[in-house]
Amino acid sequence: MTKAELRRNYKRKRSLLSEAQISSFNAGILNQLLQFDWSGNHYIHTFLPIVGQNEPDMWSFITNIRVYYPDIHIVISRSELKDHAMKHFLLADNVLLEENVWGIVEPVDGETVAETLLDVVLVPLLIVDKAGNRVGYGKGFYDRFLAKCRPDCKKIGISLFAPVEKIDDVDPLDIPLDIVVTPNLTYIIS
Ligand SMILES: Nc1nc2c(c(=O)[nH]1)N(C=O)[C@@H](CNc1ccc(C(=O)N[C@@H](CCC(=O)O)C(=O)O)cc1)CN2
Ligand SMILES: Nc1ncnc2c1ncn2[C@@H]1O[C@H](COP(=O)(O)OP(=O)(O)OP(=O)(O)O)[C@@H](O)[C@H]1O
Repeated sequence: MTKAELRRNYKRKRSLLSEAQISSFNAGILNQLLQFDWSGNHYIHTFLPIVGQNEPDMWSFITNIRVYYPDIHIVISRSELKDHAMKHFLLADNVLLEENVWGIVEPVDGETVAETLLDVVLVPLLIVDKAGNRVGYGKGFYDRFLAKCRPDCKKIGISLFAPVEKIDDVDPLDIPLDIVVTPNLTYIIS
């Protein structure tokens, strides 16, 4: 299937989930993420969820990392609407957060972090295929962002749904994920 078809289908699937399904998917994803040994990582980037779009809630993961790996820096972003770029900030205790036009909670300001410092990026998506190619909202924010990360930075997609067989129209600019975490299974792509 094409990205456009998958985007339409999976937006719909996601919008039809019940509160109970969303809670259970979130618990499954957290459980999968807590199986990883995160020690040795210094900077982990995460997205903050668009709750209205039923995106996976990363807050409990953030809380767990803060408790069990207090030396790891959590990094979050602001999105630039004009050029579809992202700017990254430390999620410090004193950082001011505000909701943007898409309902994404973003840092207002703070200590910036270069993409090359990131050891892990947790990537939001609508659906992914078995080769780790992703479909997002179609604006290319994450493709631009991941292109600036180090080649050894682990790109971990967080998906509510199991990967589809194949996305037919993968773009040369698309950056494949290394790992995909779903509520029941973790897929190691490379
Ligand atoms: N949590 C989260 N943060 C993220 C992303 C994401 O997918 N999830 N992005 C990933 O790239 C970037 C933001 N990308 C976005 C691109 C478009 C829309 C958007 O057009 N929203 C419309 C309607 C959505 C729809 O088409 O149904 C809106 O809210 O009006 C939202 C986010 C960066 N940060
Ligand atoms: N590194 C890049 N530099 C400039 N443009 C890019 C880059 N990567 C992707 N794009 C452009 O961004 C657009 C959207 O790409 P795509 O359909 O893959 O988005 P997506 O991955 O679904 O969305 P998102 O990353 O926002 O979640 C495409 O037109 C693509 O050419």
